[in-house]
Amino acid sequence: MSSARTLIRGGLVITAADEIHADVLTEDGRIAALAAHGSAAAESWTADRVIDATGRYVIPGGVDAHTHMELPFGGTSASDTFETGTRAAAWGGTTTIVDFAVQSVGHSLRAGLDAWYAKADGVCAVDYGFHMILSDVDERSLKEMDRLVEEGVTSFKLFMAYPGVFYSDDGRILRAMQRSARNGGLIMMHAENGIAIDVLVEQALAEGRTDPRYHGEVRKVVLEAEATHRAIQLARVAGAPLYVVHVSADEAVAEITAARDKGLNVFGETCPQYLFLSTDQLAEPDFEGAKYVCSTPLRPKEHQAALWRGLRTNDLQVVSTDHCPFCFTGQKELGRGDFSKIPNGLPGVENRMDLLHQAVLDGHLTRRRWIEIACATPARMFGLYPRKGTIAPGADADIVIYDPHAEQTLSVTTHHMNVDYNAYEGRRITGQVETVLSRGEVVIDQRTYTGRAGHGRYIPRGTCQYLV
Ligand SMILES: NC(=O)NCCC(=O)O
Ligand SMILES: [Zn+2]
Ligand SMILES: [Zn+2]
Repeated sequence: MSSARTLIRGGLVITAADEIHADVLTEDGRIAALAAHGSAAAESWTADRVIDATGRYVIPGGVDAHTHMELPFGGTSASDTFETGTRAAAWGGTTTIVDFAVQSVGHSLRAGLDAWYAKADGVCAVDYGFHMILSDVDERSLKEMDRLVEEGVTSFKLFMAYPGVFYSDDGRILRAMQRSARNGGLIMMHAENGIAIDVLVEQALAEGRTDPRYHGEVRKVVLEAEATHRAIQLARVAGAPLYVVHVSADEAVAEITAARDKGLNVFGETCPQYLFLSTDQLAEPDFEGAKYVCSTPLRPKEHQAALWRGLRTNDLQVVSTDHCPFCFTGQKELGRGDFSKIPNGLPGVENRMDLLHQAVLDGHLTRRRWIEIACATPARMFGLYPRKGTIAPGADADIVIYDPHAEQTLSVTTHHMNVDYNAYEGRRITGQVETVLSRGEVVIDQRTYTGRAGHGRYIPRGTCQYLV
């Protein structure tokens, strides 16, 4: 059980707003107080447990607003369960995930959501919430959206890609946006022109272009940018806010920037894979490129500058992982000889906080911006703030003691995700999660897992707190 009172002493507390040399007192799962090192208040505190954070950062637990534990996709399922995936999240300093429940075509939102509640119930290591994937927008599901918002499932993902699976046409998208404009829900958009992409897939395969790298070639930048533009215009017509997921291309960032310059409530998320990986990986020989098949796809390296710039200028607000792992053996291999059968998705829930810390050292981000895009803004965007995403009195005691000087090498041999490769294999990172508290309970103790399946609680969410 958690110590009723824990004192974290001597660290540098970093939030999106501040960097302060302060001790942090937690009590019964919440943050009770902060006070300057050596101050009379801090010296007066007694605690059941004292953690020495001297020379360490004390940061809010990460909020990963885009994961797919156990997602059924392409005839198989993402290899991390809620149990293994949330444990890996804890190892990587993420203490809240927002995963995607899926509506199956012909079925209700209720049935999909209940199935996802059941998968996660009693097995998660850290806290979790749900978005809802809308695969079948009709009168019934539109009405159900209202009830879900009241219930704490306040965001809905729609797909302009994957015809025949998750795809919604423009009419359905507009209806869902109109509904969300009324009920306070936030539409999350997978913006790629899936109808055009399917034509290019068919042509590529007919011409014998079957290797993983063609996955990237057919999913063209212009088809991401066009869909992003179209989604923004539909959201304008509906008067609804829009959150574009997994933005990968410079031209898509430009569309979001133009919309924001008009003062629209349009937001963008990118993911570590687009910031750190590129078509170089997708082109790896001997089918190794399959490890890097995801949608939107990895882009040529030149796109990364626009993504980093977007994160700095707040044209992109969030970095989530889109964690959707498939093992190379037996899963990615389903697409040997036909790239369109490679299950889409990359692992990353464990690596996000570290990769972004490396980005701080590499000069892409400030420390506070690191915490903003990985903790505070995702919490605000998805109605979890200030309970999650910050270190302040009253917030959940989700706290990471981060050693900014530790050296590590990302690898499948040391990671905790249930997948047989690491997308960042061999990458050297300075900085490492040392200790993690989830609602006051130490779940990683100086790099030993001390958490348990079932500690993580379902968190009903409020509506978006990021609107202008
Ligand atoms: N991104 C991806 O390749 N797989 C997960 C499903 C999605 O987010 O579109
Ligand atoms: Zn998507
Ligand atoms: Zn996704």
